[in-house]
Amino acid sequence: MLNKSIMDGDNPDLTEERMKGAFDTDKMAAVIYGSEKFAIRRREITESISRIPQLADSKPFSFMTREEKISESCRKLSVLSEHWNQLIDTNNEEEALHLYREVLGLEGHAFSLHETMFIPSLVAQANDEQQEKWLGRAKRREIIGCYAQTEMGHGTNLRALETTATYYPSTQEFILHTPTETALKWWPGALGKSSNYAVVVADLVIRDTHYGAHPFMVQLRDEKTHNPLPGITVGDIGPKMAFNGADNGFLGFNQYKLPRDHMLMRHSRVEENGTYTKPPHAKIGYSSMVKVRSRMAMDQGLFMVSALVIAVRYSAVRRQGFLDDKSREVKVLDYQTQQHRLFPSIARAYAFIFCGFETIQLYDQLLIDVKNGDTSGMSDLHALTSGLKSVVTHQTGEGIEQARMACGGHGYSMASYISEIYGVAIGGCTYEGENMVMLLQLARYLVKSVELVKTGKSKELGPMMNYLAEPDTQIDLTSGPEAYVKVFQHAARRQVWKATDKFHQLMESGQSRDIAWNNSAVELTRASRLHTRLYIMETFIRRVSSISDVSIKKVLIDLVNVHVNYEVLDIGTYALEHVSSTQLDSIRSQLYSSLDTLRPNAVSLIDSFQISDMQLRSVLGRRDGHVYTNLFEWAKASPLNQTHVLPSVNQYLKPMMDKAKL
Ligand SMILES: CCCCCCCC/C=C\CCCCCCCCCCCCCC(=O)SCCNC(=O)CCNC(=O)[C@H](O)C(C)(C)COP(=O)(O)OP(=O)(O)OC[C@H]1O[C@@H](n2cnc3c(N)ncnc32)[C@H](O)[C@@H]1OP(=O)(O)O
Ligand SMILES: Cc1cc2nc3c(=O)[nH]c(=O)nc-3n(C[C@H](O)[C@H](O)[C@H](O)COP(=O)(O)OP(=O)(O)OC[C@H]3O[C@@H](n4cnc5c(N)ncnc54)[C@H](O)[C@@H]3O)c2cc1C
Repeated sequence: MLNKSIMDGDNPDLTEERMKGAFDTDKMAAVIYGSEKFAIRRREITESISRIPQLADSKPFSFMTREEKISESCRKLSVLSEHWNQLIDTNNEEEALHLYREVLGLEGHAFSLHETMFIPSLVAQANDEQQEKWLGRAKRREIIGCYAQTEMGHGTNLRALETTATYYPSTQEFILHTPTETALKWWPGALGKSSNYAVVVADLVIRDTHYGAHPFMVQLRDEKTHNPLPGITVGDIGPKMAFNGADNGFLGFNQYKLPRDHMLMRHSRVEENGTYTKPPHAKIGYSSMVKVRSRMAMDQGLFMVSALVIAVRYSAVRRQGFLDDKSREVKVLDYQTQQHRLFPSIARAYAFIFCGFETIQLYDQLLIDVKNGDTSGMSDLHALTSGLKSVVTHQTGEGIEQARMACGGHGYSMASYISEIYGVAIGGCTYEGENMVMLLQLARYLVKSVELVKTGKSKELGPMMNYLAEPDTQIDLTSGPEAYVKVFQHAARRQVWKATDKFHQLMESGQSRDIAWNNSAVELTRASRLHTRLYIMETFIRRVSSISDVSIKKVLIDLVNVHVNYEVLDIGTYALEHVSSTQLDSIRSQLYSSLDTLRPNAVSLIDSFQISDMQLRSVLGRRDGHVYTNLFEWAKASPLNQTHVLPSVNQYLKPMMDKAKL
């Protein structure tokens, strides 16, 4: 069986689609998840979870209040604590993330930041003695931690953080203090009610000198009572657009004393007498953010996939309208507009995940290099992940929203669960650096690269920047996906140079550097987007080229064709400077035929992600495809339907109607 999702009793329309698939979905899962071993482990973990009934949702998330969501996730975490070792290899981050996704879903929980930022901060920023003291406790989950950096008044501009950590050599203590309301930490996930420790980022002050943002390990709550410690004000910031299973919080310090060895001192140090040793790279303290950014292409790719699993399966069972055969309505997946809405996003999701694998590995390598004293790779990875997180989160938001609309009315219902996926995913445009700001970080690197070329130092260009020094050449669009890479290279190069020239000219005209930068900023962000999209396309093609299995490679090449045609058309205004409008018309035709070619494999391509019904939490997207029965059952379970007459009818509507009758 090529598509391993085929089960007796499934909706025949979905079974028909699965029969059409031309490749083995288990083999595709191995490509998606990086190895056959991990793809198998994912399935085993999912299977083992299903054998522990207490790990099942006690009711659909959509019917839970915020308090119920928080309580439900804590209940499951306590069940999980009895089963960690039996379910996963606890040293394997990907296995742990899969387990979290399955059992806890995407709406957040008490450990949301513990695994993703608290532990990584200790790993990257704590010295050996500090790791000895806290890392084991954190890994065993004896303590719960979060990452408290953003303040009410400042998130982006870390140099303006107001929380101070002032060192006093006389007592060998820091005093943490929140001098104003705007200095309150505001937003950190799992801070409000769950965490008893935090890595707090504060402005280090020694003898009136401000050394800027540094990380500190801070105990927030009593380990026995969980009450906030004296000098600490902490709480939940209230409901959000989504992610409401998490207690994003606020935190204030009132002259809170912290022993000297609670500053995380792997890279910078404060001696007993107050002597400060600066880190080997000024931004080394930002590593936890780079770590999360390096994960985001993968995680956002998976968010988009979840929405696409729902929309593609639903489109294969939803019948509406006619094409040739007037005796039976068609599956809406057969409409070209539906394919155009969904298939380019499938391609992007695959591309994002392949990019994510690369950046996760790059971060892991960087961590080793930095530990060995080599910080030379930091700027490259910072630039790459700044651009990537921005493009990927934006396109994921677009893709999920299209998936929702592709489900018509039912997409708008919480039964689809797409609105929650959207709400969580779209947060990525903001967290870990607001997208415009991060595009501008990449732009700094691009401008510097052009300056290297201009001054004859092209040999010093960083990885992936060589194309900036190359001349424009003729593009032969019949030569395959590489020709489309060339179109992107031309467009990105032109835009990067154009934005840089504008910035330089404004400075030459007398504008200060900062003002010239601001007046070039829109052009600079456009340059960053094109550069990043070029990287995504190149990575996608490179990964697909490396595959040896013929049937897998064939369908992925079909997907690459959808991608390259769609992407070039999507940057039409830039591409037109390098290809003619007649060539664009031919790309358009190729896109439509590539959608046709992909059509029979659409369901298998999204089934290959092997996202379980439990993880998907969508009534509309369930594997069995019995959409209408499932939808009706779900609606009947709504709390509103547990009684025929609501109290509000008796209290308000009935008296109102009765009065009107008099
Ligand atoms: C998030 C995904 C987690 C994975 C979850 C997986 C779990 C899956 C399980 C289940 C599914 C559940 C799904 C749940 C998903 C939801 C998870 C939510 C989690 C949310 C976590 C969010 C946490 C946060 O948001 S933490 C706070 C983040 N804050 C920021 O990012 C602030 C942004 N600002 C900055 O980074 C900086 O201020 C700055 C970079 C914008 C500017 O810094 P600066 O002023 O100090 O520097 P300059 O601009 O002057 O630049 C000087 C110079 O330095 C270079 N530079 C800057 N940064 C770096 C760096 N990091 N490395 C190297 N170099 C750097 C810069 O380029 C300049 O260089 P020049 O050469 O040009 O001078
Ligand atoms: C779901 C979620 C979870 C979060 N979790 C955490 C967490 O665990 N820990 C934590 O510490 N923080 C967390 N945050 C906070 C988050 O990191 C910040 O909100 C984020 O970094 C953006 O900063 P800001 O809110 O200050 O935005 P602002 O910087 O105020 O952005 C407002 C606008 O100003 C623009 N802008 C700002 N500066 C510039 C500039 N220099 N150039 C051009 N435009 C600019 C932005 O582009 C944006 O349009 C979380 C946020 C969310 C939404």
